[in-house]
Amino acid sequence: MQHTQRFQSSAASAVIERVETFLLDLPTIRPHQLSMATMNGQTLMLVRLYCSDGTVGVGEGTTIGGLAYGAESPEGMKLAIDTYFAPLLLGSDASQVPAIMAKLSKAIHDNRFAKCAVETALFDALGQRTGLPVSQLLGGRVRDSLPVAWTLASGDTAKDIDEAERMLAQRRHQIFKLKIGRRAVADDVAHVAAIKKALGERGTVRVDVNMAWSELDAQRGLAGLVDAGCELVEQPVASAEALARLKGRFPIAVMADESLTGPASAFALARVAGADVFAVKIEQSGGLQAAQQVAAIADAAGIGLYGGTMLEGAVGTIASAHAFATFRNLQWGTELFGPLLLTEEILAEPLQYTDFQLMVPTAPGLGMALDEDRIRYFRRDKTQVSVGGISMPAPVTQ
Ligand SMILES: O=C(O)C[C@H]1C=CC(=O)O1
Ligand SMILES: [Mn+2]
Repeated sequence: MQHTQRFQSSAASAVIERVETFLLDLPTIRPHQLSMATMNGQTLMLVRLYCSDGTVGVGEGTTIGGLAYGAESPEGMKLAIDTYFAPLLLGSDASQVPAIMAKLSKAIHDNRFAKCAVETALFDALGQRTGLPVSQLLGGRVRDSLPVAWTLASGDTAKDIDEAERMLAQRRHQIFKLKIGRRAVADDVAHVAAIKKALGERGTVRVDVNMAWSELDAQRGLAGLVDAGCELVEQPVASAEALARLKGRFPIAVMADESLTGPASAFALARVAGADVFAVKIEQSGGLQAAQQVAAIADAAGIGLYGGTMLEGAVGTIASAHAFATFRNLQWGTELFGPLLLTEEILAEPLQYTDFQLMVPTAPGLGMALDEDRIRYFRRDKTQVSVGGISMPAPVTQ
């Protein structure tokens, strides 16, 4: 009892003293082709909250292709946090995460990705303060590891098949999500059919069209995808109404991604039975608790769940893993492979991907430590030196 009282008073006494944001630019292992952008690198916006009890929480905001995917860019998130979030955060009781999030929601419209980054940092610090992993702070985990799909998006069928074979051989992934929507529908369907034929029963195949099809394209495409052996199609069309009309017309699961922008959109989709599956993303949802609310709506409506990614780096991926570990249902697994798409490790200890699963960390907070030398090296605002007239990052000092 005494212990509990001590813990409560120390948990209540931390205030946020400093807010730090910075950008990290990291290369990808190969070009990643989506219908709306080709990524050759990824930019992570990291936020650190320094609290008066010595805890430092870290959170991440990331998107895909600058402003190609949504209204928030990493640069914009940094600006929003530095200019508008920081004055609201400084001096706040760092342990009152829902109260801080309510304050931010009242003062700041939308900016869901930036809010997610800040909420992640708050939970990370609270976890360190209390000795609990973020999944426990979110109510408790129901699983310790998560199945992880891999996205095949090299733009070339033969390369994609080789890549899938390597993933199967390494026992890293056996669920494959193919990015389509750039080419003619018939060519995309042929691409999917060739990959599924090569993999047979060893791997499942799903596709993500990223809204690129018209409703008519989608009717033709879904019929072809069924014949190709594809089990799920993610956001084939932009509009939620068209998505709802497609659902149930073909024996293939229809998953909502871009149509989901938090609990209200989840409720609207659920009301019209607009999807078979929800791809829940912590950033799209507006945070970890908002993602849990989206999952609760899906459960109540009998809609399946999938743990999505904005191709976050390690921090956002672990935050997502903690949230998804608390979902009662996760019928379609996750795609938390973001850090594996990057050439560079930014953690002191890499994440553990074993036997087609990502292990959810058990240490306090997010349960990971950044490699500070590597963070310094990849910061966009790092000191540049001129070597032989060429500007390059200053060498890392030990
Ligand atoms: O789902 C998306 O639209 C974005 C993302 C997820 C995996 C991937 O390769 O891209
Ligand atoms: Mn998607």
